[in-house]
Amino acid sequence: MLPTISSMKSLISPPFSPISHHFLKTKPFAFFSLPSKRFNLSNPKFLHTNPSMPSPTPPIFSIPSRQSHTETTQSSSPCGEVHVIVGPMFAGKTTSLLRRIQAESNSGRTVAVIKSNKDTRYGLDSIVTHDGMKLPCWALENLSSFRQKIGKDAYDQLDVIGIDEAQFFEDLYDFCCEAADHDGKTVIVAGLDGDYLRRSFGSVLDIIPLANTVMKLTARCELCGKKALFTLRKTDEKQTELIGGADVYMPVCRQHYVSGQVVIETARSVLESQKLQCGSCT
Ligand SMILES: Nc1ncnc2c1ncn2[C@@H]1O[C@H](COP(=O)(O)OP(=O)(O)O)[C@@H](O)[C@H]1O
Ligand SMILES: Cc1cn([C@H]2C[C@H](O)[C@@H](COP(=O)(O)O)O2)c(=O)[nH]c1=O
Ligand SMILES: [Zn+2]
Repeated sequence: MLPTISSMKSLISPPFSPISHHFLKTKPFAFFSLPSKRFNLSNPKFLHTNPSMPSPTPPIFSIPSRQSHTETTQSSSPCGEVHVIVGPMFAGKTTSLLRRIQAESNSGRTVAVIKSNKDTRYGLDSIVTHDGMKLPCWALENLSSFRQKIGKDAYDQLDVIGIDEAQFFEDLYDFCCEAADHDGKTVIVAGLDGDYLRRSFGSVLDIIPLANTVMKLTARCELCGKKALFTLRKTDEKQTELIGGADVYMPVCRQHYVSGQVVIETARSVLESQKLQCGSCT
């Protein structure tokens, strides 16, 4: 049985906070128009798809509309869409994804959001932006488990699937193909195009050929305030995947990426030579 609207409301906790004006500062290189409706998750119709799962986990929801559910489902085109949002950390990718999902939900489409379970920074039941906006989500190890996790019926009802932290999903390409080409879903993907060394990250760039739209967002360089295209890692760790926020990473412009890398490399070699000297002291 579906929960009542009032019980459904309590499943989304806490509600969306309003869009930060910082988001408005981020500028896409390739602009495409966003729906004009503002965030309003105050009255979502929450479809509780798996009663065995503890609330508030099963986040597939739609705002009530005049259409019946069947009509809503039928209105999705037989061929779906893929939209890709990339950029460095702090560029507003998650904010943009949540905004798109909210707009789709406001227009009566049934939506669900997935993030990688590798990112445990804010718990596993929500997607949270760097300035605190949040939305319930499915935290998964891989995308291929999604259909089975929400159940076939719930999957069939879905119109829109949001994916955050897409760089962590190895099966991103296959999932997007299947969901958009065969299942008629609109898939909105947000992720890092590059890692801290500006190498292609995960499979995010691989899905560009599948995309209807691609939007690269910029942040603000922490050192000079210009457009930040890259993410600088402030620590010594070298593994590609390292979960963290402003404690580990900062957004930088091209000039400060290059000089920042030089500073980090110099500091590293100084420390290493000091370690060696220390070892020879004993
Ligand atoms: N250097 C920074 N450190 C912490 N927060 C930042 C920094 N720069 C921007 N922000 C905040 O992060 C928000 C974007 O967050 P989010 O949408 O989670 O970005 P992304 O998903 O691209 O990492 C901005 O609107 C701003 O409030
Ligand atoms: C650059 C870079 C980032 N990561 C991690 C750090 C964060 O946990 C996520 C990115 O989150 P956001 O929503 O884009 O802010 O990715 C990493 O593992 N390796 C990197 O090189
Ligand atoms: Zn700069």
